[in-house]
Amino acid sequence: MRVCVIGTGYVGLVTGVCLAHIGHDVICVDNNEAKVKVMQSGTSPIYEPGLSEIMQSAMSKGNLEFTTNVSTAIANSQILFIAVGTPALPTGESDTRYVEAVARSIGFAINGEYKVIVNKSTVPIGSGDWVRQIINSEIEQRNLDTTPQFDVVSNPEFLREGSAIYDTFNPDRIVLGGNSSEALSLMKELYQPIVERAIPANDAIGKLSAETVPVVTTDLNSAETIKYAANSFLATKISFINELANICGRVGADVVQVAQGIGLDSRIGNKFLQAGIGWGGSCFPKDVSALIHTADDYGYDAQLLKATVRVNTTQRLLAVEKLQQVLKILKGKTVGLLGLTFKPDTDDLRDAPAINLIEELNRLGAKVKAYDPLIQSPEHHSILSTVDLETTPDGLVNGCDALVLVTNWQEFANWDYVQLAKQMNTPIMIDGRNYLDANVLAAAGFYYIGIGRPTAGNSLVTKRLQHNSLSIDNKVA
Ligand SMILES: NC(=O)C1=CN([C@@H]2O[C@H](COP(=O)(O)OP(=O)(O)OC[C@H]3O[C@@H](n4cnc5c(N)ncnc54)[C@H](O)[C@@H]3O)[C@@H](O)[C@H]2O)C=CC1
Ligand SMILES: O=C(O)[C@H]1O[C@H](OP(=O)(O)OP(=O)(O)OC[C@H]2O[C@@H](n3ccc(=O)[nH]c3=O)[C@H](O)[C@@H]2O)[C@H](O)[C@@H](O)[C@@H]1O
Repeated sequence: MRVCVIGTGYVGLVTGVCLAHIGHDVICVDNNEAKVKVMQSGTSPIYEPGLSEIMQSAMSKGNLEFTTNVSTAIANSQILFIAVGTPALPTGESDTRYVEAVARSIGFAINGEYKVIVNKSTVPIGSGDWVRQIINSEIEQRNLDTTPQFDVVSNPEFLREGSAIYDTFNPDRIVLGGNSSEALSLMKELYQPIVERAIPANDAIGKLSAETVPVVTTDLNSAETIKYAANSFLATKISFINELANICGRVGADVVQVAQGIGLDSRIGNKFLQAGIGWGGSCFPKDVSALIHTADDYGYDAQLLKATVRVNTTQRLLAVEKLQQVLKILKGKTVGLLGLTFKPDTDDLRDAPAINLIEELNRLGAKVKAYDPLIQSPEHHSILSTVDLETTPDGLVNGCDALVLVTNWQEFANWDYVQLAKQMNTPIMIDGRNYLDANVLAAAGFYYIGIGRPTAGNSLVTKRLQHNSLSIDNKVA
């Protein structure tokens, strides 16, 4: 099938590349010329495991192209994906101006061939009808002899950054919202290789499950709501375990053991129960806020979702509280951050907890150093001009009074903490993701503080901290 994907960010590019891999003829459009040039040269502008390999293989087979020419791409395609960003406005509401611009381009360029317009962007509930109206109003202005025929389908995306290729080929379900049987049946045909697991092998894809992927068909509004509901539920689940971690820290329980104990209940499930210093990224924060805003528009006070956000706002600064418990005054102290991105295996810093943490440490007068495997120059975010970005573990820890593990990058589990402890003023580790082995860290000479876990530290460190008049209250987890 001939497919056009408009917007080549984390979702659009991955969608285009994966649809090309299963044999469709895909043209990806972006209005960022520099980005399109990079993609035309066979390079992915984002870091996503496996993406470059599959992208280059599809390009060499001739069924994946990149362009800035939206009109030609629209005219030549049967299925048009809208995959532009929908960031949050300061009010929390979703900024739909990019979706509107694309809908106008479609109304301007659509021709005689029937087309399916697929909304892949996460959009406020009711946007499917709104997009249809915009396209129709653009078509009307063209005074054509024959009115182009099209239908709008909502096809929300559930991929996670860092495992986007795997998730696209192994979705838990595909959601299709719409009221046109012709459009829905074309969408099912488009996704059939994924649904039936008939995907050409590639090392970057990994092992596929043998089961057929469930396809859920709904009306437009329900599909749009499913997307917000899924992200809000997952964010609430994390806020729940974070709240529990805060209780565990006070009563002397270990949230990791508690999460295991409740996660084995199949009604609860063990995923998204990892306590830490809060959820971030380009989607959970904006999507929970957008759903709260939509509820508000309809006169409903979404109390549970507001609490989910409140718990997260506090949690994102928990590492500062823990640093103050051991170091007291942070002014003049040096804090080293392990990781900056909002999660591992991505270069995405959008709404990353690290940003709030750096802002607060700056406010309190601490010096901040950071090491991230993918963020090694300050152009990624304006806040990084206030941080000493280091490129080696030694460079990071040298002269630090404490470390905070912010992102659970796999390489942090393999660092030589015995050597690193020796280079620090005080070997303190705040493990913001409960990722490291507390006993290994303690044996290496660290005073280890997790989130909602008992602290760990050998007697030598404890003595050294006492010597420096630092608080090492073991009851504070
Ligand atoms: N990032 C993620 O993991 C997920 C994102 N989503 C949703 O998918 C949508 C896209 O998100 P991302 O890919 O993260 O966004 P992004 O910001 O990474 O990419 C958006 C792309 O659209 C391009 N663009 C903007 N206006 C354009 C126009 N008029 N014509 C052509 N290109 C245009 C931009 O240049 C950019 O390359 C959002 O609604 C988001 O909520 C859904 C699931 C996962
Ligand atoms: O709409 C979206 O953009 C996507 O948002 C999330 O995906 P993503 O933001 O890429 O990453 P997640 O793995 O969900 O992690 C989000 C945040 O939650 C945190 N998290 C996650 C899981 C957990 O147990 N604990 C926890 O603190 C992560 O550190 C991260 O900051 C959803 O998982 C995807 O299904 C969805 O498509």
